[in-house]
Order: sequence, then structure tokens, then C-alpha cells
Amino acid sequence: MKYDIKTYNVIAQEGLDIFPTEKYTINQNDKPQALLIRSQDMHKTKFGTSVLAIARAGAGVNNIPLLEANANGTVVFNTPGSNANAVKELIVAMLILATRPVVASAAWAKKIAGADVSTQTERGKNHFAGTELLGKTIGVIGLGAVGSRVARAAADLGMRVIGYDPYISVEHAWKLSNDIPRAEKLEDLLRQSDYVTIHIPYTEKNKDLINTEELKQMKPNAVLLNYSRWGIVNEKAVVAALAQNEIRRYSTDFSSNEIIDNDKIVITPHIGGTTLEAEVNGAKMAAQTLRKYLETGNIINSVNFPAVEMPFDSPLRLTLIHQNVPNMVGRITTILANDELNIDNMINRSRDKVAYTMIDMSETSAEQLTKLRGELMAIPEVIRVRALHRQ
Ligand SMILES: NC(=O)C1=CN([C@@H]2O[C@H](COP(=O)(O)OP(=O)(O)OC[C@H]3O[C@@H](n4cnc5c(N)ncnc54)[C@H](O)[C@@H]3O)[C@@H](O)[C@H]2O)C=CC1
Ligand SMILES: O=C(O)CCC(=O)C(=O)O
Repeated sequence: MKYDIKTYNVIAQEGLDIFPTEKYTINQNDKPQALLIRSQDMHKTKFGTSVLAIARAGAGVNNIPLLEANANGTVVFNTPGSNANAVKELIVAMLILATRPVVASAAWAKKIAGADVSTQTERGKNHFAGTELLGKTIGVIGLGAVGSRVARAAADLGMRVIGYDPYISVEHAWKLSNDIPRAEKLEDLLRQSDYVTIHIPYTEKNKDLINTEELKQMKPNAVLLNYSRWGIVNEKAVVAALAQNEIRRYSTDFSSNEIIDNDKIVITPHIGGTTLEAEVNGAKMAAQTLRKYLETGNIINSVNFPAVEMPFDSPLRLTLIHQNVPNMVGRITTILANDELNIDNMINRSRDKVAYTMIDMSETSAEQLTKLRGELMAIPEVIRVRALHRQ
């Protein structure tokens, strides 16, 4: 069987090249087995039951309805860290652009011409004095793949860094240098920072994280940067805070009609992860993750299913997606025992309301396999059963 991968958005060719043509087609079938996407809004783009997996080349997955994917037995992946360096470098640029009038002075310099161009530009430069980042305080909200890199880069620029991440993973906590102090409360970070940069996912809980009250806690000269997601900063509140000089500047990757005409707001068109390198990294990681899942059933970097890996040593592997309720393993193995099928190896893992079971066994006839799949699918809590043959 060939798998068809449907792509949305621009996916780097280096990623698509990971799919061998003898096993895969790309955009050839209206019932694809997997989707490879970037920012495509899957809340509005229906995906059918044929879709076993969705890989998001990138970090944020708020564009994918995860509960719907669970109910459909669709495993959703992202590519952690694949574009983190790209975002970090853009943040460094935006910090510098917030302190030095690079754009305005360069535009002015282009207008000065004539025999005394050098004298005139030298004379005018005093209108374009900036400040330095060295010694200033930056608050980094979210210390994951992006935030931890931003914190390190800011420290390297000589800034005093304060981090805030009550949910930090053990992996990121280990990687974070000890000389980056962490605030217990968001308010502590906001009150002390000259620059505040946000690197967290958009979730119901994080919606409007920065609102009127938080903006009032910031310094009047502070710069707020949002390269995470639209909706984490309340736009009405930020426009009001800028008008009342409660903060100095807002720099964001997410445009909207609320903010477009505001001179104190700098908008980029969601380009944080848009570098050649990041696009290749993300597409390759996403393609490798999809191949692993489609061909072996193993799950890594999923955002709605548990991580599950087991060496594929037997000829046949059954994978079952089911609800996370008691005695599922008992009911599944009883069916196999009744069919006189011997299990070589098995694994079961759960995450919230879903669970995943893989069973390795000897090859069996096509008829017996069809019968077995029917029996397993007849368990009401079973959502999807796949049979994979070792290659
Ligand atoms: N502008 C762009 O093109 C890009 C935007 N992003 C956005 O940045 C977000 C972060 O990306 P990564 O660092 O790669 O993700 P990540 O998952 O590695 O890190 C996110 C961190 O935020 C923390 N967090 C969650 N809620 C928090 C809260 N209320 N307060 C403080 N910390 C909180 C988590 O504990 C985690 O450590 C993504 O979810 C995405 O929305 C990511 C890449 C590119
Ligand atoms: O360029 C993209 O695909 C968006 C990157 C992004 O926002 C993310 O990775 O969360």
C-alpha cells in the first residue's frame, strides 16, 4: 500500500524528499493518510477519517483541533525546536530596532544627496541617537525552545535576564543556565523589565495573558514583544496602554485591523520561523516523524498522544487507538487468545483520555487478520486499528 501525504502551505522540498516514491505519493489522493502542514487553520479545513496523522512543521498547534483529532484517531505531531533559532534571531533584531532608529535613519540618509552628502549626513545624525541593550533588563515569558534561546542571547548581549515559566519541562530546565534567575510571579518580571518578550503557546489559559492589569505593572519606557501568537496580548489593552504612555512600544508578528495604523506598534507578517534553515529543519523533522508513525506505529513528538516506541522485530504489528478506560488491555488480549494468536511483545501507554496499544506477533492469514480487526473494532472504546507488516 502507498501512503498519500497532503500538504498545506509552503513545505520545503528537502522534507518532501524524505518520502520514497515507491511507498508514498504527495497530493495525489483526495483521501490522504497524512497531512503535512504549517499554519493552515485546520479548525476550518475538514480532515476525514482517512487521515491517520497530521504533522505540523513548527511549534504552535493552536491551528489544529486536537479533541477532534483524538476522536478521529488522528495523531498530531509538531517539530519542537525546529525554528527556535530563527525566532531567537528575529527577537535580537527587534530588540535592536527598538533601541536604535535604524529604519528611520536609513530612510533619511537615502534622501540626502549632493556634493556635501558626507557633511550633511554627519550633521543630521544627532537626530538618530539610540540607547543600548547592555545592562537593561529583559523579562522572558516562557522558557521552552525559543524562550531559553532568547534568554541566552540576551545574556550574551549583556542584558540582565529574568525568566518566568511555571510549567517548564525538566529538559528545558536542565538546559537553562543557572545564571538566569526566574520570577515566581509574572508581576515581578513585568515590574522590573525594560523589555518583555513572550514565548508561550496559545491556549485558552494563555489567552489575554497580557491585559490591562499586566500592562499597568510594566515600566512606562518598556517595550513589549509578542512573537508567540495573536490573542496572548489583548490588543485593545495594548493600544490603550500605548496611548497613555504606560509602555513605549509594542512589537509583534501578528497583524490585525486593531493595531495596523498605530505608530507605536511594529508589525511583521508572522515571519518568526520563516528562514530557509528553519523551513528545511521543520519539514524534515515532520516528514521523518510521519514516516516513523505510518511505517512502524512508533510515536514521537506528538501533542495529543503519548510517546510510544518499541523495536519492530516481529512480522506483524497491530496498533490500536482507544479510549483510556480500565481493562482495555485485558479485553484486547482476550480476543487474541480466543483466536489462538500468540503475542511476541506489547506496549500500552495513555495520555489524558486516549490510549495507544501496540502488539507484535507472527504473520497471520489475510482472512484471519480481517476477522481480528473486525473483532477489535467491535470493542466500543476502540477508535482505530491498524495492521503493519515489517519491511
Ligand atoms: N512567530 C513565529 O513564527 C513562531 C511562533 N512560535 C510560537 O512560540 C510558542 C513557543 O514556542 P517554543 O518555545 O518552540 O515552544 P515550547 O513548547 O518549547 O515552549 C513553550 C514554553 O512556554 C511555557 N509556558 C506555557 N504557558 C506559560 C505561561 N502562561 N507562562 C509562562 N510560561 C508558559 C511552557 O512551560 C514551555 O516551557 C509556540 O507555541 C508558538 O505559538 C514558535 C515558533 C515560530
Ligand atoms: O512559519 C510557520 O510555519 C509558522 C511558525 C510558527 O508560528 C510556529 O512554529 O509555531
